[in-house]
Amino acid sequence: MIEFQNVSVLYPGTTEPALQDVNVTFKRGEFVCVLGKSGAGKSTFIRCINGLQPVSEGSIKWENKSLADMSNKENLEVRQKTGMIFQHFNLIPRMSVVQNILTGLFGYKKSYENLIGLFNSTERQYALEAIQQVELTVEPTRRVENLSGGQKQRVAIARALVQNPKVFLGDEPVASLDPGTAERIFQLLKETHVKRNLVSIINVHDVVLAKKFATRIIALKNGKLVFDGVPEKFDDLMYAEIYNY
Ligand SMILES: Nc1ncnc2c1ncn2[C@@H]1O[C@H](COP(=O)(O)OP(=O)(O)OP(=O)(O)O)[C@@H](O)[C@H]1O
Repeated sequence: MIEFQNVSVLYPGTTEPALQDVNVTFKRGEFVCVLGKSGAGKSTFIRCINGLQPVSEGSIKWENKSLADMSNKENLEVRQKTGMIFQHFNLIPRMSVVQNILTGLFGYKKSYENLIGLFNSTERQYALEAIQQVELTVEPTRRVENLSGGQKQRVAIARALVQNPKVFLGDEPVASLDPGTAERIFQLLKETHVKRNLVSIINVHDVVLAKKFATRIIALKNGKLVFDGVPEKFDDLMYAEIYNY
């Protein structure tokens, strides 16, 4: 469904590519964890998938069509199909839980409707259903700035769910959570992934979490793809190779 062909990314003003000649394909149903040291290229990799980061060489294809050959409308559709979850949640602190979740529908609406916060009752119903799906027990009208990290990440996942995504992309979604909360959020991501038969591609520092939940692990080192396989194959030697211990 998503294919990287000889993808390289060189940021302006740098001499070392952040991604180097990456070739990889992802299919529906795969729950992929991306491992690598800080600076290995994980965020760049994730951001390339839906075109947030343009590639310098090579191409990324969705259903056999290159992002570079798509019209603006098709590129927008790719973004709509991609639910993104970030380390720092990227919520609007002074807005309520339900208002934050409704922003997940922005890609589907006319810009003036977004500007004045115009959502119909069906859309509000979607948001309330998403709150239930992520098992968030706080009042929907509560401001998100007062929530715990785990609750904020549940709001962010609910926001991704109202997009009706086909793909989940996570950029260190549990890095600022305590270990127990991190595991519960991963569990929620995996359950949602299975229920909706998504492609999920998630950066994570915690190898134990990756091995517990991933159906496939890939690892980057200095922008190169150096491992691609089932979690059982990611052994101590590979760990040492990736993290240089
Ligand atoms: N906007 C940018 N301009 C220049 N260089 C960048 C930019 N963004 C990232 N880089 C560089 O590209 C390389 C890969 O960075 P990236 O953020 O993708 O790695 P990462 O594995 O996600 O790291 P971390 O775990 O610390 O977030 C690093 O050397 C980084 O300094």
